[in-house]
Amino acid sequence: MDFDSFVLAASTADLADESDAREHADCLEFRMDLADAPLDALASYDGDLPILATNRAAWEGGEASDDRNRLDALAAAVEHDAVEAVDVELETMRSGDGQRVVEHAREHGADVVVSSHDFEDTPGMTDLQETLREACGYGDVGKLAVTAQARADVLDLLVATRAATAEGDRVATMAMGEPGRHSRAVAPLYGSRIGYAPVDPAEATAPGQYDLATLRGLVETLAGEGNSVNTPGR
Ligand SMILES: O=C1C[C@@](O)(C(=O)O)C[C@@H](O)[C@@H]1O
Repeated sequence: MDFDSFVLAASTADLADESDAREHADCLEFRMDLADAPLDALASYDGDLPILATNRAAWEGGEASDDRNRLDALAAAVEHDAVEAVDVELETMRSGDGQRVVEHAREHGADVVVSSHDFEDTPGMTDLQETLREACGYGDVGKLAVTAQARADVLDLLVATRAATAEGDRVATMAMGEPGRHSRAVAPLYGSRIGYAPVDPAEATAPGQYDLATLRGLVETLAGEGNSVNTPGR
């Protein structure tokens, strides 16, 4: 997947959403942990959008409870041509368990997004920067989703996003929750490479998400015509 510029992912548990997502999304984030038979769905997928496969652990806010099965399914997912990227939690990389998924992804030409979530609040600047740096050390993109308690929490996240990008790291950042909502539209201007949005707002996969068409419109409007979304500092 081309993470050199902003990628808008339509988050879904249902690959049949592809036809509705196609107009605005660059890829589908397939939340395997929220789907009934995810590997069967991948086997019969014939959509145009490439897939970023996520099988989120219950201990990281998802619904996949057995870690071994979860990682087996993720490794099997990258064998499908449509799966061009895979999401592995930073914690899974730290424990060593994620290495086999990453190696399998590499063998099949899939990129790796290493993600970390804070469902309580927004850590301080040093923490934000260290987490992003560590995640980038493991994968092609280091992703950090925090929770904003106040709108101003987003300021630190943007500074960390901009700093990582200026150092040459590829990051994806967002602040969950209502006060952090605007981060989803603004962070891409400071280098964030991935935005997540549901096709249908009733099916949001995180608090504070905009629907797909709205996020696409906001990001493009804020970037301004003729400007690349990922030219931080312009
Ligand atoms: O990790 C992320 C980011 C996210 O939590 C969000 O805040 O948009 C949504 C999830 O589907 C995705 O896996």
